Amino acid sequence: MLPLTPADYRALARARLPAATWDFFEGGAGAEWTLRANRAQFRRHVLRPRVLVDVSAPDCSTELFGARLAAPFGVAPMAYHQLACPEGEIATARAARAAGALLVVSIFAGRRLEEIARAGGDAPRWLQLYWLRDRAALADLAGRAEAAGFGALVLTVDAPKVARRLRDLRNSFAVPDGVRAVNLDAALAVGAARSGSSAIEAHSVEQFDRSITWADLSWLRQKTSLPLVLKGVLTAEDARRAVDHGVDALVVSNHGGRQLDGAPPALAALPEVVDAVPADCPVLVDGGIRHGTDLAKALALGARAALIGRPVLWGLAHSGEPGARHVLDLLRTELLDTLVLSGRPTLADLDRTLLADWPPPHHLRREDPPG
Ligand SMILES: Cc1cc2nc3c(=O)[nH]c(=O)nc-3n(C[C@H](O)[C@H](O)[C@H](O)COP(=O)(O)O)c2cc1C
Ligand SMILES: CC(C)CC(=O)C(=O)O
Repeated sequence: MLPLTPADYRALARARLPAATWDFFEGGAGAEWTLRANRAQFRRHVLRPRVLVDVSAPDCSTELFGARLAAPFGVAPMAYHQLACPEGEIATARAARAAGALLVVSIFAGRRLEEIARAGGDAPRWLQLYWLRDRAALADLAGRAEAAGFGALVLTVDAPKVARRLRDLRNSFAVPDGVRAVNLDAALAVGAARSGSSAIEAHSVEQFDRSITWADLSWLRQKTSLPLVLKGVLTAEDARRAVDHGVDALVVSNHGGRQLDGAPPALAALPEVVDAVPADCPVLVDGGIRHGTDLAKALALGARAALIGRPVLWGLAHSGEPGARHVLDLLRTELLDTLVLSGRPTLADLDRTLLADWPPPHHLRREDPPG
């Protein structure tokens, strides 16, 4: 089958991956309600096209922290890309560079930051951190990221620990031999499989500092001159607090449904966060973005850019760098098509008037939207 959509890559990737790896990639926390709700929320908006607009030169390029992007999206931080393909984050860095997309590298990358930076060349990249108990390791990463040309630090704040992910518990999931978070000391690595437990969850309980509060942000600030981005904010209250603490950008995210099950879909939380922060604070969003139309909806609700998670892993699992690149190119192509066909040729034309609720409020719904 010639893959023509990210969903096509999903089917092809599934056939290539061990079942436990597939479950780790695809799964969510608890009953996976939030995981399903992320997708369902996109179906609650329809696009209101305008006609007889000059759409001969659509443009979806944008700028973020001074870096040019071919399209308003990037690769979400995801651990251990070598679970998907042997080159891991090197393949992803090359794909993101070729597609003109931002790359957010996970603290649990399996390739060294400096190597990833070389593969990415002058393309924009950020480093994501979890707040480890080992502050010396955090300070070291912050310094290395800056030296290697990373453009921002992204602190993920929705994971004081990794949630109970039932698929991983049932699979006694562990990171296979040969894959390791090489940017951290070997002593900080995920442990071996134990029956009925998730090595990733157990590791987070040991290594993540769940006592940190807003007051600790100033410590990280002192370690870097890079912009600081908080990932995992879902409320107006926290968005305002983040801005008060000098945070430079936010990612509205429920971690792809992998952390608090029952958290709102990211797209539903986006407007309250956008409305709570000053216009010069970029708000990004991730969770369930699978189509160009999903991107248009997120941008219409005020996101400056989006992050793409699992679809990039599908591309990597299919064919490494070319697969990941094609997934990103497809999303850009679909977004451009949406701009043309909705009569909104630039990103500035995407505002809330693009959207209407679906089904309309007076319409009696007989069933919940399918997951
Ligand atoms: C396999 C996998 C690993 C992930 N690892 C991280 C990580 O290391 N750090 C992080 O902040 N988020 C991590 N995430 C969450 C993503 O950054 C992102 O929030 C989520 O995948 C977006 O939803 P989507 O997959 O539906 O696009 C991970 C997600 C997946 C699927
Ligand atoms: C290794 C995990 C902590 C990475 C993660 O954030 C995730 O699996 O969602």
